[in-house]
Amino acid sequence: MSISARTKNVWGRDIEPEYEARSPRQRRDTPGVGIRIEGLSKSFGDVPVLHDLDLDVPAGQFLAIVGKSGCGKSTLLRLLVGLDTPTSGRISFVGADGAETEPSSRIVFQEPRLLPWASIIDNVIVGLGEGVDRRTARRKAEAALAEVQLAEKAPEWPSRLSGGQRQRAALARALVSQPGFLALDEPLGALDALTRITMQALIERVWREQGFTALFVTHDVGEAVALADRVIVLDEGRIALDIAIDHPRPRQRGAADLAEIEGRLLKGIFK
Ligand SMILES: Nc1ncnc2c1ncn2[C@@H]1O[C@H](COP(=O)(O)OP(=O)(O)OP(=O)(O)O)[C@@H](O)[C@H]1O
Repeated sequence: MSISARTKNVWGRDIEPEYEARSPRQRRDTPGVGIRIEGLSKSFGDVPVLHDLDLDVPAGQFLAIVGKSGCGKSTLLRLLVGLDTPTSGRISFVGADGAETEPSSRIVFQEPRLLPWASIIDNVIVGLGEGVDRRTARRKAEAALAEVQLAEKAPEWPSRLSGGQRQRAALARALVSQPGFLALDEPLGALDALTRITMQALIERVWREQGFTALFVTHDVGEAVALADRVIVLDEGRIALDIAIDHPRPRQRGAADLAEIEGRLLKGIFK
């Protein structure tokens, strides 16, 4: 773990340098996109929710966002995936060649939101959007289901799956288009503790294999520390803390040094 002095990144902006130096996923073939947030504000009516946020997320980074209920975590994710528009400020995405790119992003919510009248494989095919022929779509969807260890459930209806299996199907639907950026909005919040641990490992594995940039909102600080390269604490729409976590993976839950980071994050949240 370290919080380093700030230096310039590829965009000439201030960031913590080890993010660029150490990420094994920062290679030219990564689909991950860099995310650059400048002066981002969001108000609902005259109620401000996000205040003049600046944030650089390097391609392939796993960033967790924690903070008290109502601090603006979901609002930030919704702006990043284009489900809502900023009141002011700018969001841009940068490809592996350093040029600005159109984002290819997907979001996974706490509630899987599968179509109840479509089979699991057809639910995954929905994630590909228009213009993919049926055979290719099926092949890609089968691969995405295999990736989340759900291949045998391809012909089933969503109602026949457990909560964890439904969430894996939702993850496959998000991954099938090979997004450059995946937003995860408390995706494990409705799962029991054991399923949650299995899903954490699964998310970590697919992120390492696929190389997308991950933004993960969670209420569970331990989960954030176990999974993320970096954790930010949002406090009333501002970044109150920004901590890099460079411990080797997979991480030992309950390890003393991780517990120390958890303690600092909790202090930052409940100061
Ligand atoms: N569409 C909306 N219209 C009006 N207010 C909204 C809207 N969406 C969010 N808000 C308000 O913005 C604030 C931040 O909401 P947001 O959902 O981003 O918080 P959060 O940190 O994700 O909370 P939680 O952890 O409880 O999910 C809250 O006060 C919420 O009531």
